[in-house]
Amino acid sequence: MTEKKKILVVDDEPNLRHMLQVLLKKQGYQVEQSADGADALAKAGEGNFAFILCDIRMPVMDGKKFLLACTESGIGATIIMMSAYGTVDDAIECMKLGAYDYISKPFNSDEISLVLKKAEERERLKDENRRLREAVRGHAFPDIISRNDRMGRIMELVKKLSGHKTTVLIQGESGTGKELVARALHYCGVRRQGPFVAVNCGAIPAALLESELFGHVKGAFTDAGHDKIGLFEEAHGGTLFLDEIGELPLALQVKLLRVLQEEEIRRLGAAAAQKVDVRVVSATSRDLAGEVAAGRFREDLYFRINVFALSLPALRERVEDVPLLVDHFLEKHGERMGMPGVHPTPEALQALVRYSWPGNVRELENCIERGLVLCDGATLGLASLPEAVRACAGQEHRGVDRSDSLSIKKGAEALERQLIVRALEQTGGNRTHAARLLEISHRALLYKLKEYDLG
Ligand SMILES: Nc1ncnc2c1ncn2[C@@H]1O[C@H](COP(=O)(O)OP(=O)(O)OP(=O)(O)O)[C@@H](O)[C@H]1O
Repeated sequence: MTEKKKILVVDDEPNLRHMLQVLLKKQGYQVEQSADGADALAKAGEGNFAFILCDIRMPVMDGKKFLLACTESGIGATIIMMSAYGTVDDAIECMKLGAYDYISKPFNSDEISLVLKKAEERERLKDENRRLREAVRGHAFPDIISRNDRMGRIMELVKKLSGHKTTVLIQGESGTGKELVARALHYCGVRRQGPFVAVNCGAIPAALLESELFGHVKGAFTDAGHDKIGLFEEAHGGTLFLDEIGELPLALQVKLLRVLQEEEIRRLGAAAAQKVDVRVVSATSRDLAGEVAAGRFREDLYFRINVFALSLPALRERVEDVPLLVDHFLEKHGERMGMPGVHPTPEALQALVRYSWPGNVRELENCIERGLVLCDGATLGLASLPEAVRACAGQEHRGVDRSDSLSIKKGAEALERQLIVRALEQTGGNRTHAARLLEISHRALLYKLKEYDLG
């Protein structure tokens, strides 16, 4: 049996509430009532309603304020306004603010059924759309491109974890998308209205890190000319992302552990501690368990931040993602650079897939961005890729030293091709300058670019 859809009826007239309750129950809905916006907001926050029917003029909190509060608190119900004589303009304004529709009082039962049927149909289409998008992407996060199974399982976990305050440790090589996953945890969860504050523990000198994290009061040390709020306080109500947590000096590890256990911080030099409500997500590209074994990372802190561990695979372990990411970055940067619709040539794509990407997705993104600058505006060819990537193209494109053939002609061609590619790379794709470096005419270079399929 399918679960009954829930409707919240918000109106200050008891008779109307009663009438709607009877009517909607008959139509198969589960109905709850509120007499004003403030009570309705509390119910809506907990109740998971599919629809809310809301009067515009009410005491305590009127319909418009209720609507705005719902949007701010991320309440996902479809809201339909009920307007009495003289409030149609307000109803239209409510629709601009996000209400789905409005119905004028007095209404009969057919009118209310029709509005709800339309709203149900829209919900169904929205759901279907979302499911289709998720099916294409493999998961529910729009910015994270992957069809890899392991990444899919990680994103499932992210979805579950986003609703809790559990500390999460994200592990993975540099550039695998750790910060992106941390943001997904924040923006898909209950804390999304709060701040997401990121700090790279390895990028801030150890001496400054403590006051960065916890803040200080005026006079706490020589340069402390005024009070300073720390990142923990800044992240209050939201998420603090501690990137490269393995770089945290041992003395600060003790302090961080205390903050996590007691959920309160004390600014440097302050007498009293204060409560903070922060979800901590950490990331590391180091083997933290190894760091613990080596005595460089505290075991108790390791267990505290590692309640849930997500381990992101390197890009070379999910090569099926490379073509997707190439398209994604071509579109993303192509649009920004006014070069839409650029596609990789088959040889370029082959090289991109074969390359081992030690810098992972970040290196791939940089490579595509740079390739767009160098390419001809229509296709992204091998010539626009860095030498290390090009070296992964098919055998015929490799240099003389790697060829099995003893043909001088073939060897000379391969060498010539390599020199042209290098010259273009050095000159940022400027053909006139490249021809000068190669000591050939501009025309000869154009001819050779065509011959070697480098255009
Ligand atoms: N699956 C993905 N889909 C789309 N973009 C991605 C993906 N993974 C990473 N990126 C992009 O790659 C870049 C690097 O990602 P991110 O900064 O999250 O990596 P990181 O693991 O935190 O790196 P570091 O350890 O160096 O801080 C970012 O621009 C990010 O948007």
